[in-house]
Amino acid sequence: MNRTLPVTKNDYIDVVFEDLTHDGAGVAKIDGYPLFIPNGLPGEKAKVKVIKVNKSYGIGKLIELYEKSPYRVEIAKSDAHKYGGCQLEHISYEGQLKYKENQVRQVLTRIGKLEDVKIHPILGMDNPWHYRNKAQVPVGEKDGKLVAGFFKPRSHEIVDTNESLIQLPEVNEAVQMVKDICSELGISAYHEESHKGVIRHIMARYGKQTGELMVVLITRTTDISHKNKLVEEIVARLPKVKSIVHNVNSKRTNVILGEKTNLLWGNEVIYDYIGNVKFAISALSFYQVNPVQTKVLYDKALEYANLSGEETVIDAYCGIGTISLFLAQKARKVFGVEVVPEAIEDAKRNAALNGMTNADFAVGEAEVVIPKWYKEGNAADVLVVDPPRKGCDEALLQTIIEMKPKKVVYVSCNPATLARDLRILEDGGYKTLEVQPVDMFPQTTHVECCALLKKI
Ligand SMILES: C[S@@+](CC[C@H](N)C(=O)[O-])C[C@H]1O[C@@H](n2cnc3c(N)ncnc32)[C@H](O)[C@@H]1O
Repeated sequence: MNRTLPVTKNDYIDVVFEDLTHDGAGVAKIDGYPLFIPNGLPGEKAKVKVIKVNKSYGIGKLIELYEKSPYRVEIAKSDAHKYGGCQLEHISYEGQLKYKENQVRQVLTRIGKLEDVKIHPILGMDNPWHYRNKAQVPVGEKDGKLVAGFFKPRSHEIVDTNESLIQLPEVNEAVQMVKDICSELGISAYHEESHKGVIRHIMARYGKQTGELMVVLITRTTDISHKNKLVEEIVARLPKVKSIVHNVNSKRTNVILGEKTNLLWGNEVIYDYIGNVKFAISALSFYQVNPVQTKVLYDKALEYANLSGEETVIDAYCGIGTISLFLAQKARKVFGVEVVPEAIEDAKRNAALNGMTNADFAVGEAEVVIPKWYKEGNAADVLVVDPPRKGCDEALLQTIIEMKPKKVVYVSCNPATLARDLRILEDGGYKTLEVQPVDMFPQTTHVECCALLKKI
């Protein structure tokens, strides 16, 4: 059906913002037709210009604010602010928490059709700045020097960023220092269009509790000129560095890490603690980026699991065994499953490191390994899942429904897939008792949740 749209490109109109999109843009509706306008906040009145019109939604630009939201805060107008991945930086932290909690409520009702679930107030941070323990920063060239920072939206231009507001200072410093050293040694930046040049990304990861730093250099070429000098300078100028790793990504791709990884200097891993559990973390393994809130999240998962010491627990998508080892402190036996082999090596090492003999780990896809275990007659009393943003595979959810663990603890970094999967589990005989949102990613639109389901 050809519907006449209520707006036309280049129109100037007055709007009232009703909501925020998942990217943090303001939403205004013109006769039911949604317009998405970056930088608009719910409740604000503004003049906007329509810059793009699609069948089901339009995009606009904020021209003038008539009435400001009480949650709006002023931010510096530097490029670092504009492109630094802090989509909610113009909203006070109180406003951000309100927005995220509301988003979880809306999505669980709209997608999950979960009407009577107890959703707790979101757990935020005392200091919502400089919390990230890891950065992966693209490297480019400007005026004959290397730059490392953020891509300008819809462009290949990299904006040099001396300070990210959400990274720990040690991580910021490491990235900029390594960039400067590469620049001084004349190591060239990778150029996407010509597929020439050497250094593609600099990654830095920091163990907040141990003060140990890992630097990963991601290059197109197997060789790096002045390799020895480069390592020597990094060690001399970054005294906290314990591991320097080289990853080669020779493909034309926007995937950051390549297939080949080798150690250039120091240990293969750095260490960190969450609570009193010690973890070895290697370059390719997933490790939560907000160490303060990770403890809050894992404590909640442990509380929801409510273990007595008699239970068999499965931890699906276990990474380096972080949640598994938290649970192993209170369970009879924990089995972790994870698809990245290096992460499982770390998980095994971590169990030994903490003297825990009741945790076993397997490499493989959760949706393949767990159904196999179940067919072999192995079931869990409590099953924990912590999948990536796309949520759990349907085959895993079906196995959970057949296996009937008494409790499922679902840790999620994407409320939309959480809601979808909770609906499947509810239809399969589970009841979602409570959901705890946790702000793992202040200043960004992301929100983490921990949900408790019980077999009915
Ligand atoms: C959100 S992380 C959680 C890791 C861990 N629970 C933690 O808190 O550190 C998701 C993990 O799932 C792994 N993964 C992705 N797809 C998988 C699959 N199909 N089966 C098993 N693991 C998978 C990723 O490698 C990653 O380590």
